[in-house]
Amino acid sequence: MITIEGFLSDDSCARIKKEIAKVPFEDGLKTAGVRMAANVKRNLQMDPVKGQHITDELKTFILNDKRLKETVYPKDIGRIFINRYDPGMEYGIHSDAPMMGALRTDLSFTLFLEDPSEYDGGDLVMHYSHGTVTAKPPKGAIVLYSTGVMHRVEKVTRGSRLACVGWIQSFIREESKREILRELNFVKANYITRNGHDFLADLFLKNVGNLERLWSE
Ligand SMILES: O=C(O)CCC(=O)C(=O)O
Ligand SMILES: [Fe+2]
Repeated sequence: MITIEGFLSDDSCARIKKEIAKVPFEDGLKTAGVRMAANVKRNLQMDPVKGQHITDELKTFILNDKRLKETVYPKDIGRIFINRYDPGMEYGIHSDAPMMGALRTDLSFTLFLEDPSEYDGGDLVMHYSHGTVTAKPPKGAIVLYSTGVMHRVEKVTRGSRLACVGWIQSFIREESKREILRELNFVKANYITRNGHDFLADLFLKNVGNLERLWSE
């Protein structure tokens, strides 16, 4: 799981929430498909047609963000929704669809739009083979995880949990390769901050670039 706090600024969150407030919500079951999710999905989703300008703006922002480019290499977004859990709503354990239209889903994300002090429950819980990992970050944070991982959203007991969720096809299909590139990019950025863009930095860049060429699809 990757968390990027401050992915959206407080001002952007506030502006987007104002826009969302003008759009009606409908039963989330409408998009649950044929998987297990249909039995366990109890939430609301923004009307995708009336709110398309909002999800289009978020999609463009997410696909062009430099921090995401160097961590998960997004190629395209298969689907993007705004969802809301009011008291009593939850999303039981499930896995997400592997394909959305012509796109493969490599990563799922939740972009949290509500501050955790405004609601109780609503934790996003990922069930890895080594145990569970829970996320309830500040508003503006984005949490990304491999789409193959089983996950759930705990029942909200106070307030409303508002978020943008979506699915990314990455240029790099495998998480093990994305992790290598992510950490090499981290080392590169720190090296250049300390030493400037010298010959070693450029040799490093060349090799990261060659790995990207070998692995991207
Ligand atoms: O609301 C969330 O954070 C996750 C929603 C989810 O798992 C889904 O829509 O498939
Ligand atoms: Fe899901």
